[in-house]
Amino acid sequence: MLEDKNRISILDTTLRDGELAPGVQMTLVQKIKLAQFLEAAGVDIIEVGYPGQFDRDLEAIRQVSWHLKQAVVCGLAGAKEAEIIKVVKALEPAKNARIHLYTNVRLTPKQNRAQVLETIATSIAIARQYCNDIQWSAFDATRSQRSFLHRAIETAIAGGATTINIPDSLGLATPAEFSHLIRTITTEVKNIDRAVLSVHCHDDRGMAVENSIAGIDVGVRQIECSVRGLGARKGNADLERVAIAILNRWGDRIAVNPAAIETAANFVDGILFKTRQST
Ligand SMILES: CC(C)C(=O)C(=O)O
Repeated sequence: MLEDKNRISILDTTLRDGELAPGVQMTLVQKIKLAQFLEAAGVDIIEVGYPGQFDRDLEAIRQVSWHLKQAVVCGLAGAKEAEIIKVVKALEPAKNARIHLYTNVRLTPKQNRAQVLETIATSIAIARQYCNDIQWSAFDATRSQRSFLHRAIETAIAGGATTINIPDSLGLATPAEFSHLIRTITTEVKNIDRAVLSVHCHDDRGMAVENSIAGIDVGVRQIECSVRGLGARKGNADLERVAIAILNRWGDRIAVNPAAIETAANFVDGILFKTRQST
């Protein structure tokens, strides 16, 4: 997707991971409006939901897809064919679509490594029949065994994943640990130059923004974040803080406009205020 190898894409997940924050539930109309604000702010990819887990997300992805003109609309699925097909159907009206798949790479001693690699390859092959823009996430990467993580990433890229996302799913890493993890991926995974490297950092220890930015020096070219840092447990990296940090340090390497992000953030503040008043 990226022409310029140095450009940093922003994926906003307020409408997917953000909705996992306690007490956050937007109406369909609010979701469409927020997606339009994010598109106007220059956000590259807008992740809208996980229809395999939440039925209502299918319609949210579909409606947002109808209303966006330029941003890539993204839907999450696990490895099961039924989940992938739900995302495919939801994304039908999208001008630019991405299927986001994930696999847990922190294996238990009983799990068969070859079988997990096979699952990764099969799920990507299914998704590739419908879409060329495939993101694969190595769920719980920071707690995985490194040699297996590297093989899983290599398998995903060989199968056709165009973006590889490395999450700190429980928000446990420090910036030094996280940047070491990313650097090792860039040196150990043979085909890594065929994919865009992305990060998705949770904020359980208050490090999500720092960890995301630390990745850029070692090859990260997509950062996942959310408005006001909304997300599961303590949330994700805050979109506005990430954008400002990148703009201050790397100038024009991102397309987002912080003033326009502020408009989106104020819109979300209004929704949160009303929700908290009524509960
Ligand atoms: C699916 C992935 C990106 C995720 O949400 C996480 O690891 O927290």
